[in-house]
Amino acid sequence: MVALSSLGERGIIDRIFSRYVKGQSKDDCAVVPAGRDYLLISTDSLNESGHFPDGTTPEMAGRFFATVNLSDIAAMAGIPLYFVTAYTLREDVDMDYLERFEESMSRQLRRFHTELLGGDLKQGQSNVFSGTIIGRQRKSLTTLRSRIRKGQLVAVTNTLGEQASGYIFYKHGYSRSLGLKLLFSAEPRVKEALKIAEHGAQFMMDLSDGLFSSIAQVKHDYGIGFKIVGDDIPAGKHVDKASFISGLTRTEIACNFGGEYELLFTVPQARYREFAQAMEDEGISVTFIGETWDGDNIIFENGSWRRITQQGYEHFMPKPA
Ligand SMILES: Nc1ncnc2c1ncn2[C@@H]1O[C@H](COP(=O)(O)OP(=O)(O)O)[C@@H](O)[C@H]1O
Ligand SMILES: Cc1ncc(C[n+]2csc(CCOP(=O)(O)OP(=O)(O)O)c2C)c(N)n1
Ligand SMILES: [Mg+2]
Repeated sequence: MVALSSLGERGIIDRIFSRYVKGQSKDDCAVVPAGRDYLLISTDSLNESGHFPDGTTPEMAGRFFATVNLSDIAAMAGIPLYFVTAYTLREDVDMDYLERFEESMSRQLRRFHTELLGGDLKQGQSNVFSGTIIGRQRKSLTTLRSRIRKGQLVAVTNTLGEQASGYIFYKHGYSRSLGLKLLFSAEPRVKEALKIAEHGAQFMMDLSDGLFSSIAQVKHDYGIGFKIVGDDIPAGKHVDKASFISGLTRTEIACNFGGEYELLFTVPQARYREFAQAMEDEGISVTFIGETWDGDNIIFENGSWRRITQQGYEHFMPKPA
C-alpha cells in the first residue's frame, strides 16, 4: 500500500498524469488546438477546511473561487470565456450564504467577461467548490510552460507575500480582519498577462503555490532551474510586519506560502529593453528577479548563493508553520 501522504501532491499528480493524461504537458491549463487558436481548459476546487479559515465571508470565498479559476487562464495569457461549477455542500448550509457566494463569484466573473453556464450540486460532509473554466488564445500568444529555456530573464508581477502576511496576521491574532482581507486579496492578472505575452514573454505560470514551489515544479517537469536574486524579490508592504510577528524571514513569507496568483514569467534577454519599456508604458508592475539556467534552483542571499530547498505549499504534505 502506498499512502498519498508518502508521495505528496506533486508525486501523486506525477503518477496519474504520466499514466492517464495523453498529449498534454503540465501547465496551468490543458491546451486543445482549435484552428489557429488553443482552447484552454482548467479546473480548480476550494474546500472550506483548507482554504476558508473561520470568519471567511461568503463574499470573500465566492470572489476567491472565481479568481483562482480565472488565474489559470491568465497564466496562459488566455481570454477567459465560460465557467461551470460543481458544489458539494453540507445540508445545513444557509441559502443566504450560497446566494452571497454566488453574487460575489458572478461579479468577479463579469469583470473578466466570463459567462457562467451552469453546474452541479451534491449534498456531502463538507463544502467543496469546484470550477471548470474555458478560455481561448492564439497559439503564438499562448504562454506555455514548455517554452522555458535556459538564459531567459525571470520576472513576476506586482508584489509577493501579502497573502502569507494576511495568514500570519490572522493566525497570530494581530488582526483577523486585515488578515482575512489580505488572504483573499488576490486578483487574476488576465489583462496584464495578455500584454506581457504580446511583448514577448515565453513561459508563464501563476504563483498559486508560491515562488519556491512553482520553480521546483518547473525544474522537475522541464529541467530548467532558476537563479533568483533575493534582494530583487518584490515583497508586499505587509511582509516586514509579518516577519516581525512570526519570526519568519522576508524570503520565507514572500516565496514559500502561495495563494498569491501573481504571474511568474520569462523574457528572452534580447527583448529586455523593449519589454521593460512596454510594461512602463502600459502601467504594468513587473520586477525582474533573476534568470533561468540548466542548474538547480538557487538564491543569492546574505552575500552568497544557496540551493533553494523549501518547497512551499503542497497538499498531502506537512504544512509550513
Ligand atoms: N487529478 C489530476 N489528474 C490529472 N492531472 C492533474 C490532476 N491534478 C493536477 N493535474 C495536472 O497537474 C498540473 C498542475 O496542476 P495544479 O498544480 O493543480 O495546477 P494549478 O496550480 O494551475 O491549479 C496540471 O497540468 C494539471 O492538469
Ligand atoms: C487556511 C489557508 N491557508 C492558506 C491559504 C492561502 N492559499 C490559498 S490557495 C493556496 C495554495 C494553493 O492552493 P491549491 O488549492 O493547491 O491551488 P492550485 O495550486 O491547484 O491552483 C494557499 C497557500 C488559505 N486561503 N487558507
Ligand atoms: Mg489545481
